[in-house]
Amino acid sequence: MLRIAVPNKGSLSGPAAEMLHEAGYQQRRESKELRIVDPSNEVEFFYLRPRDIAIYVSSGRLDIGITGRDLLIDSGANAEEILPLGFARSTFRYATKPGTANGVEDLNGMTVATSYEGIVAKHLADNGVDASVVHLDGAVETAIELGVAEVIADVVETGTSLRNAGLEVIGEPIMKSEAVVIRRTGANGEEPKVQQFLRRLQGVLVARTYVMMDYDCRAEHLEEAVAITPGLEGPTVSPLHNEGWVAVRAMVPAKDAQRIMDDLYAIGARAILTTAIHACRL
Ligand SMILES: Nc1ncnc2c1ncn2[C@@H]1O[C@H](COP(=O)(O)OP(=O)(O)OP(=O)(O)O)[C@@H](O)[C@H]1O
Ligand SMILES: O=P(O)(O)OC[C@H]1O[C@H](OP(=O)(O)OP(=O)(O)O)[C@H](O)[C@@H]1O
Ligand SMILES: [Mg+2]
Repeated sequence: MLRIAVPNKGSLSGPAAEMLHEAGYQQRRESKELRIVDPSNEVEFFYLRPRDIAIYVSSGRLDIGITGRDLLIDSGANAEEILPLGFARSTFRYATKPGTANGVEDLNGMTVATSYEGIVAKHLADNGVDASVVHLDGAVETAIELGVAEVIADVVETGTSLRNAGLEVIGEPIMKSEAVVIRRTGANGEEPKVQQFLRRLQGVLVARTYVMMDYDCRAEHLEEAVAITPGLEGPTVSPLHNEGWVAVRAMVPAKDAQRIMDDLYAIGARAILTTAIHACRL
């Protein structure tokens, strides 16, 4: 039975459960459940605090976990990222009151408040900056107003929390994060159950980012059309009853679908249709 750690709370938990559900796994029915078995898929899910997931996975007691890249790195645990999942995207940045500093190089002698001490201490040290770090559990933006620190380092998504606190980011992002699948560093990556789990999640990612496109075009325009819709391994081309015409079918990135339809129309393709992909195994 594959043992998988899933976030039980916070920004990661809803989208992680949704992705697992789309991948065909049973998920818990209510938020107090801390562990469920999905016997038909031979998987056991453990609902844990996102911050603790890398620690459980590095211990080897759980095979795989879903957490944030920033949380993985901050933990310093002996675990590695094996698949980015494209949700819970954020940047991790320093912020101050305007006029305090312009970048990490100006932070000598200052105090930085953060919930991610591991990332911040390393970043300061890598930049040769001598600053103190104070750990806070959350709502870090308020630390400056209340005099606990001159600088904060925190997750920034829309920037609304910073704006509301009258703060502005300084310097380059310390890191970019998103939800990731992790395993113990050096664990056997060929394990068939692990591979099957990853293939299912990759299938969800593809189904979310691609659509299927079908169209008819004149045979003499086929090469141009194939250049516009190369598909993954090459499009499927079938003869039409109408001589001189072919039907083409290829997967295309969903975000480009309208532009691709315009381009196909411009070379004479007609009856251009897109349909959603519900599930996929590449
Ligand atoms: N707007 C956001 N706020 C917080 N974390 C975010 C946001 N967007 C993405 N994330 C990611 O979610 C993870 C943090 O999850 P975690 O559950 O620890 O904090 P949280 O979502 O702020 O919940 P909590 O209310 O418990 O603090 C990190 O990987 C972080 O990068
Ligand atoms: O850039 P934004 O879109 O505003 O998002 C970032 C904010 O969201 C998170 O806070 P959360 O609401 O989870 O509270 P917390 O600080 O207590 O973790 C994070 O810690 C930032 O404060
Ligand atoms: Mg938070």
